[in-house]
Amino acid sequence: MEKTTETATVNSQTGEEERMRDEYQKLIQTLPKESNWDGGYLYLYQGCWCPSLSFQGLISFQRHFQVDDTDVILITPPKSGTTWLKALAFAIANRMHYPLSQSPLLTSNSHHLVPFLEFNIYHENPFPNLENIHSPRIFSTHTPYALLPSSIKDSKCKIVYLCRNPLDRLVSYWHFIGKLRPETVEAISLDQLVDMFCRGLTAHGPFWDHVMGYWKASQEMPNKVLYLQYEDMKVEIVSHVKTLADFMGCPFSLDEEKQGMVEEIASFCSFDNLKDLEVNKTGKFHTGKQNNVFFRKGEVGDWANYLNPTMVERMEKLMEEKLEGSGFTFKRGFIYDD
Ligand SMILES: Nc1ncnc2c1ncn2[C@@H]1O[C@H](COP(=O)(O)OS(=O)(=O)O)[C@@H](OP(=O)(O)O)[C@H]1O
Repeated sequence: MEKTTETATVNSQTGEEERMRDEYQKLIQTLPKESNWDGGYLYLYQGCWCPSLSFQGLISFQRHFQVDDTDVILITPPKSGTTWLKALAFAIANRMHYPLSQSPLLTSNSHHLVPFLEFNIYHENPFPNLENIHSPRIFSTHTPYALLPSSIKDSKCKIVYLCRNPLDRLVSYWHFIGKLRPETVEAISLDQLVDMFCRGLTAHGPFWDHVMGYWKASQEMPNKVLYLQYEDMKVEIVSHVKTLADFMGCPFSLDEEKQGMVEEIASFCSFDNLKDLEVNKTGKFHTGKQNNVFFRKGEVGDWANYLNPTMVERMEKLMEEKLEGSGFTFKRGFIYDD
């Protein structure tokens, strides 16, 4: 690009960025809001409770993201196994470029390698250049189906959705926010968090709209939306790695299967292996967040150690109502599962 053209483009983008920032500020003031655990707010935007941190990024993502038919978008409610799914998808898609012994996952957390569209990419720059990433490009988001840009819904790109039972997810979230809470903000009790959950007040929630939106999409378009559950992956990861690779358009060859590549990727991305990598023990995200906040226990059923029967009953009853007739059920761990 010639220097004058380049300068003109930069100036027009800066002008556009300023105009958009003004627009966000005006828009955000018109939205219903509730206090969030970090001292910020959740804003009710298009039926979704958006954290202040990702609001501007979400709108830029909705407006500007240009999808490719070969893209793979990993979508989760927070604390559902996103870190795991990102590692698996990255290892699967990049196995031709790096053997596992030289995998970038050894030196970078999977959130760094597969960034969030709203929290990272479009938060940092409303006009990111995503053209030079090799195919399949892998992105992630916590955005509910209803809010996805129509370009994603209408394209041939693939969506991999991963959810987790709401009880374990809530306990995981509670520990996570306990570690990240600014000192100036009062800690949220589990009781308060359960109450917020039942009022629909979870980031990118209501939670039931999130899981149901993608559940319906996966029922209507099984070739476009792969719907996974954390608990199933914990029980049997090898077949999930194969399913994921097939779905992403990078199936394992017979030779790779014979060489044990599927098992190797599954075990490389296991909780125990990733958690103990130096980068995940002591490394930090560029925002200063410690990578170790993404690894705690990685178990199914840990909720039973934290939630009392009243909390469980309240959440279960609500979820039953919300999921009724959908054909979808959660797996809650050994205690109540059949
Ligand atoms: N490799 C692997 N295998 C299984 N489980 C894993 C793995 N990596 C992270 N975890 C557990 O996932 C929980 C964190 O969820 P997310 O990665 O979705 O968090 S985030 O939304 O990206 O912040 C959190 O769950 P809890 O241990 O129950 O808190 C992590 O420990």
